[in-house]
Amino acid sequence: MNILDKIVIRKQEEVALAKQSISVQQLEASPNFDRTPLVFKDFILAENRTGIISEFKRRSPSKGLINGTAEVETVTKAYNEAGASALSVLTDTDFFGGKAEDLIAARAVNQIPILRKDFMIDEYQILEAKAWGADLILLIASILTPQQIVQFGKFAQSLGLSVLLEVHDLEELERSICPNLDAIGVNNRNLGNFTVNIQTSFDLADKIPTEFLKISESAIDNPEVIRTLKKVGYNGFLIGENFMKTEDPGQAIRDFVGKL
Ligand SMILES: O=P(O)(O)OC[C@@H](O)[C@@H](O)c1c[nH]c2ccccc12
Repeated sequence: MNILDKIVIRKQEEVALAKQSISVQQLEASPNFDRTPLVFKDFILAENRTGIISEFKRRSPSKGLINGTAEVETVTKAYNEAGASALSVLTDTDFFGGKAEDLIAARAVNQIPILRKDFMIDEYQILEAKAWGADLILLIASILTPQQIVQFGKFAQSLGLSVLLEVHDLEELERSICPNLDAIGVNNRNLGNFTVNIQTSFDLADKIPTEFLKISESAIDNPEVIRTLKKVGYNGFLIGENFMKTEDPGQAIRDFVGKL
């Protein structure tokens, strides 16, 4: 069994438990549930922003501990002030060391879109995302059927949330693409075995229909890569480790953006 299978099995248990402790009615009564989500596309394409989706990630199954001291408010505010177009906040606890409270805390101090970074397998999690103050959800093609992608995409958009579909190869892209998506993210990391290759983004660039935003995800560690990805049509760049692995992720993004 690969790591992704393990994550999904654990996620199924986690969602079942969450449903027992917090009802849909309670989620709908959360203070953030009725806020109007920010529009991801507007911030990704904004002239005064960088297209960077900057991620708050404490640990990962591939790297173990990445940063054990960073504070979510401080780091996400620094990302925002440095010109990030959006924030990505891991809410998976067991494998990535995140939690709902991280997203809620980031929401309270930032006015740019926030992606709930998690493994979505149930509509209930989309309601949680909305209740916590997210603007955008991730759907990972390799763990969902095409029917689930349509269903979850529609449901998220009906709540005003934007939808980012993550793919890793052409087969996933072709079977998963549907109208209920806002952006397609090409993950340069294979979630099954953790190998990374930026070439994945270049290979798929012209296979993504023009009506979707194009996002390149993972293993982006220098500004030159962003320049070349822009040339082949990418609008957004999801960066985690490169900033989080430093003692001061805020300083790391400022230095990076200074060289863009
Ligand atoms: O830290 P990196 O290599 O810059 O990668 C960020 C992000 O793309 C990665 O965390 C990620 C991409 N897809 C995911 C799905 C689940 C969890 C995490 C991820």
